[in-house]
Amino acid sequence: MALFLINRYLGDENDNDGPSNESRSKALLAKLQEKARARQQQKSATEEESKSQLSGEEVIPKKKRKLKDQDALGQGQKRKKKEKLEHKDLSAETDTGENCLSRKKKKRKETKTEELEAETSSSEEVEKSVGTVKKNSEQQRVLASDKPQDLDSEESEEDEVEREKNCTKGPDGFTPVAGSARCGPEGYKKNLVPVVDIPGICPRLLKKLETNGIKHFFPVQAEVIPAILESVCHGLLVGRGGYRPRDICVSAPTGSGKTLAFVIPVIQALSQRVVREVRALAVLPTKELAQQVCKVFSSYAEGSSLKVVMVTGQKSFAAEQASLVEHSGGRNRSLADIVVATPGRLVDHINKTADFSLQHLRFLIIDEADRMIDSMHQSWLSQVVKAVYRSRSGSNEASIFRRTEPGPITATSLSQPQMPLQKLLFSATLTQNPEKLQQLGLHQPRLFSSVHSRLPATDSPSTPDTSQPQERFNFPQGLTEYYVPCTLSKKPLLILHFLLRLKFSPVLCFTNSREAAHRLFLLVHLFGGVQVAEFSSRLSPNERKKSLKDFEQGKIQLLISTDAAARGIDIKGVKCVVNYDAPQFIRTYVHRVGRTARAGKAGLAFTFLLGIQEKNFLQMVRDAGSPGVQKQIVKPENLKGMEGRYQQILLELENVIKEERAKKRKGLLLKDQSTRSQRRVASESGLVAWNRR
Ligand SMILES: Nc1ncnc2c1ncn2[C@@H]1O[C@H](COP(=O)(O)OP(=O)(O)OP(=O)(O)O)[C@@H](O)[C@H]1O
Repeated sequence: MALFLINRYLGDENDNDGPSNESRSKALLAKLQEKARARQQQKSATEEESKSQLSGEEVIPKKKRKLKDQDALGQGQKRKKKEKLEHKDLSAETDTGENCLSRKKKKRKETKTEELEAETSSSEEVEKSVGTVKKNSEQQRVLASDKPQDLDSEESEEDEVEREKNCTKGPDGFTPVAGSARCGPEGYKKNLVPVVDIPGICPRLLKKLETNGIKHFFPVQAEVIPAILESVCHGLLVGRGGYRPRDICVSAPTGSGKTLAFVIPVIQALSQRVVREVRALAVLPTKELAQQVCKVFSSYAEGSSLKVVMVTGQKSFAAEQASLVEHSGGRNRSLADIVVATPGRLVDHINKTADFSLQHLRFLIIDEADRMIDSMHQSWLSQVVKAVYRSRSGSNEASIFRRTEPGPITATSLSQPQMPLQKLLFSATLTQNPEKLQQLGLHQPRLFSSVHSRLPATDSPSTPDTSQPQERFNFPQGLTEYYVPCTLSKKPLLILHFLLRLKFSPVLCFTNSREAAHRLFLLVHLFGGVQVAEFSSRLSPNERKKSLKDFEQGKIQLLISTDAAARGIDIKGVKCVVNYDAPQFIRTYVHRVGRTARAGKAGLAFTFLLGIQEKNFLQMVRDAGSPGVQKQIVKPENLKGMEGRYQQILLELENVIKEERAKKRKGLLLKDQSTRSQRRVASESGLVAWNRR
């Protein structure tokens, strides 16, 4: 209120003996105008002065000049500015969507300014970076020496310079992951960090890593493991300096080793715990992924007292309950230190398993985070957070490590140390959309990323909405992408040609629906000569598990799948991915092709494209930052030899499908009859019971 009492506008005037109101306001206006003029003059004088100081540096754009001026400011002012920035960072947590949007707009403006700056920067610098990129692209050429014609040659160098810039220069708060530009397996090896060079890992874990054949950490692991370990350097109960640790978001390519990047530091941090409580919770979108992560956790927890429990609905609810808590000696005890779960089953346990407690949760790991954000409508996260801050019955509220839901930072909120909850987010296609990220309630998130959003070229005619920044992702370094122009009727012959003639194996093939996957499976099976299996929600979890296992063990040459196997699944030795149906979304493409070229290995990805799909697909992939999808033509004469048998198989296929449908109808009919008769029996027995009464 004091601000409103400043008498500046009234000046010397006195209410009693001054001029009338009208003349006073005129005088006031004149005075203000005079002041404004004076300020303007002063400002232009300062600018002139700084121009003369920076003689010979005329090319420095306005923003840089401003920065230089600021450099000349005193230390005290700088400190004030830093404090302001930190404050801004802290308040980010409570930002509204609107604030996020306005910041987003501001960021876009800044990006534009940066681009302008880059244009005017010295040619020497540009030459240097072109040199580096040339080296990288040469390595890539070695990898794909048998490539057919390169459709993307026009955009190559400039785009690669741009990509390189994106890889090495992250926006504020982003830590670039080294060695992210695609440069083939050789380039990948250069960025490995010896395991022993990362401090804070106990001898047991080091031994385990060695046993598992891991001598070096991948770049993402070398960056993220120390960051997580640093946040627990004062133990699990308080963050560094008593402050809540920053949440961590990691966006790194498929197959770059994100799983170990959280498994190792979490196991290391929890190995110091005394009492067993659930202190780490990993949430994954599917049962298969949860199983995979649980396996890695269990492998590294082996030999310690840590217990890993999986709750995905694979076992009965009662069996899962029994693995989570036990009742002994008049009290309930947690049987798990680390829980790996799918969101639906987790919420069921939060609500229905008495004494399943998340009140000691220290790490919440959200893998495939962008997909998990999309499933946020199930409100699983808010239920987890509620369970974390739920007050314990009979708990001592005065306990020094009490837990209260974090709110705005005030002197009072900082007076008591808080047992922190730290969120760790991982994805190959992590969204940088602030509105989406806001749903996760992140605390001063620290982002580890090799690429970041970039505005699409405004003059690009095929970009429909220029207001939305095009998200760019990093592709595995050993991946070579191709597209194969084809017609609808030739697609099945193409996949057979890949396996029977070109001898590609093992091949993971994606369709856009489970019906398409099943039909193609039947067709290849009837054609013969290829060991084939399918993977989709048509199959039971156990059947799916068997398909994956057989494929991994080399019993299956071709696995035909829906997008159920597109994300996160780590199948060793997949040499080739085929997009039998072109994916509709770029994220789907990134994850599908990411099933090959994992862990620095080389791999091939082919996308079958109908004429009508070509333009949009290539544009979509190029906009997302792919180094280029090359055209691979399969000549019609190469397919001729298989056509006769194929036509015959098509007839057989129709019959098989008809039979399957008839069986299904019969099965449904029988099921329906048995339910009806069960109901009849129930109602009759009810009637008898009623009559007896
Ligand atoms: N340091 C390492 N040295 C050798 N192999 C490793 C290392 N780290 C991870 N791997 C292997 O690399 C493969 C890919 O790892 P992981 O599944 O964690 O990748 P990811 O980044 O999570 O991929 P996606 O985004 O597809 O889920 C796994 O088979 C894993 O065993």
